[in-house]
Amino acid sequence: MGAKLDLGDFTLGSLPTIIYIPNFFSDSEQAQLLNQVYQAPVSKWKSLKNRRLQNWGGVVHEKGLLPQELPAWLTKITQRIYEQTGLFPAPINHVLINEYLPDQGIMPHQDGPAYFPVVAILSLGSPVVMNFIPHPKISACVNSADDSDIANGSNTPDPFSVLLMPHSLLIFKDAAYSGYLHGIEDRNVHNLDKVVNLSEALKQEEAVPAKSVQELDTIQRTDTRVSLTCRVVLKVHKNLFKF
Ligand SMILES: O=C(O)CCC(=O)C(=O)O
Ligand SMILES: [Fe+2]
Repeated sequence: MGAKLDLGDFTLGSLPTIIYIPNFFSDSEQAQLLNQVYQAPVSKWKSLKNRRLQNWGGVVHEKGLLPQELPAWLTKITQRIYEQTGLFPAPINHVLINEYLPDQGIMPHQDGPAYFPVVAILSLGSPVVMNFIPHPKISACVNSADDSDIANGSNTPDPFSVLLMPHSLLIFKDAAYSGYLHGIEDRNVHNLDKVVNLSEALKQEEAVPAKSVQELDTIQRTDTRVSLTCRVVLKVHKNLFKF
């Protein structure tokens, strides 16, 4: 279980800080995870305008985590991510579960400052495209010594996208974490033109190639997608009253 993966085999595009691992978990593991997700009491779900979510691991505050132990069905998979990637400084202690209907998504955003800057996202159900958009403020910070670079756009990185197939694990960190916003469009058709992992993502798919991979320019979202966003909050508050 703890055999470490060679992550160099799974980096995408020119950014070494984004890693896509197809088939990280099996169909029966997916079924077990979905079973647990939907066994949670209705009160565990928080409904937002564009998705529903479950929060596991405790409450994240700006100053740290008010912890709650993760259930065993989650640590089984988060421990594997921790051991096989070797990218986290401590065992994963926080998991957000997002559920998206085919016309739902998540606005481009940057994850909060309380998290250690490595994110691992497990994808279940319908495939979606995640867009990475260079973060204007961050680019401005990086270039603050010479604003002319921003003005003429010479240093602006390109936006790109990643196709997230069921059973996959996506990891992003460092520049991909702090220099970009990430988001998922709230439309049931997703464009593939900026996708940097198309052949990797579709390699083991029997369902897709009625059209050849090269001809595919969009994917149709027909099903619900569930994702598990796994992270570490390093600052953990042991005692509520000292918070
Ligand atoms: O559902 C996903 O793949 C992304 C979720 C996300 O970005 C977040 O929870 O911060
Ligand atoms: Fe996020």
